[in-house]
Amino acid sequence: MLYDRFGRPVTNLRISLTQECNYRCFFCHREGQRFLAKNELTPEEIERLVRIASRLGIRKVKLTGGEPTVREDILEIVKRIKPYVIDLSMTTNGSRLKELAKPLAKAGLDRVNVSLHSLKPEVYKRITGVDGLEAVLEGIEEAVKYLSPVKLNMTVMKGLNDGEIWDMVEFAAKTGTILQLIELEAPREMAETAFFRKYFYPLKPVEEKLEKLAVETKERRMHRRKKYFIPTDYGIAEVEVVRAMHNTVFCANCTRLRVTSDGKFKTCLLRNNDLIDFLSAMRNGASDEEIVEIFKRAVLMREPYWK
Ligand SMILES: Nc1nc2c(ncn2[C@@H]2O[C@H](COP(=O)(O)OP(=O)(O)OP(=O)(O)O)[C@@H](O)[C@H]2O)c(=O)[nH]1
Ligand SMILES: C[S@@+](CC[C@H](N)C(=O)[O-])C[C@H]1O[C@@H](n2cnc3c(N)ncnc32)[C@H](O)[C@@H]1O
Ligand code: SF4
Ligand code: SF4
Repeated sequence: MLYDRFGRPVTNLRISLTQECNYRCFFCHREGQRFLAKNELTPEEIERLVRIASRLGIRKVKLTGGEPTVREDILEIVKRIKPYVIDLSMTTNGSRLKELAKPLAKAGLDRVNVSLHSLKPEVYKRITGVDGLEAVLEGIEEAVKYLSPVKLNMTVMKGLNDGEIWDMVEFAAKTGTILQLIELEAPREMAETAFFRKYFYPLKPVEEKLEKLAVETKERRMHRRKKYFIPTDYGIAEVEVVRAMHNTVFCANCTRLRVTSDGKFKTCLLRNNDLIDFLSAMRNGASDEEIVEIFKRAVLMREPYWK
């Protein structure tokens, strides 16, 4: 296993498959990819990367984007990388899950996170730019049949969906899903803007309330995120809180290396100037050993953002 200069093991890869998206969420951080890149990794290149990474102790891969399901070769990608990975998951806006949940599971996807920022059609549309709530709810219903667990990502924003947190907790219990409450995040310089201040909704008070209500609490290795088990009318809801902003504990326990859709390692969501190109080397005939060296260089560049 590889460790960075801060003693953090690198155990998972977060691969952005594309920058394309069929949604227009106004707050989207685009996984830190700042420039539009058309040049996408092919399924063969993704497989090769994951195979090499598995030799270095990577056992978990998260597929993200943009919207990963807009890639027409998404099933092939999943099929190719599953043999090297124990935990293969995807984060999706859910718009294509109704038709894809079963084939994705068959191809080897273990679990899925579905973004669901509101249960109200008009609020959902304001946040995502698309009148798509119904399709996503159908997608979630289908996903729970084939993938486990299904997590719901709710990015909480002041004045938009902050009044729906407890409805969402109940919805998670009712549907047998896990709720992830995500605090809005941005790099330092953006966090000072009027835009960010307008929508930032601190989740600390919510977390304190969850702590009081919980019948059980657990802590994850990654980011030391807390999970709360909350009794509801529909049974116990599992609620995880993702609070990255100014959180030194979160960064000290960051175990993932990112991969951009155009074939670069990215060491941190919020940093810029932290890209290391591996695709050019791959396309110029580099050996596996040479790719391993590039991988190791990227790991050594990793640094906690909040410290
Ligand atoms: N700053 C920061 N935010 C993260 C990181 N990982 C996840 N997040 C935030 O949490 C959101 C949801 O992440 P997901 O794509 O659902 O994946 P995850 O929750 O990290 O992974 P799993 O719980 O293992 O499925 C991301 O879009 C970010 O806003 C991270 O390493 N750093
Ligand atoms: C960038 S999206 C990519 C995957 C997919 N398109 C989706 O929306 O689920 C990954 C996750 O990041 C969340 N997200 C995007 N921008 C964010 C921000 N500024 N702060 C917190 N979470 C954000 C989204 O809500 C989503 O759950
Ligand atoms: S669906 Fe995902 S990638 Fe697309 S705009 Fe929304 S958060 Fe960003
Ligand atoms: S170092 Fe911190 S901000 Fe950067 S990716 Fe890891 S957890 Fe996120």
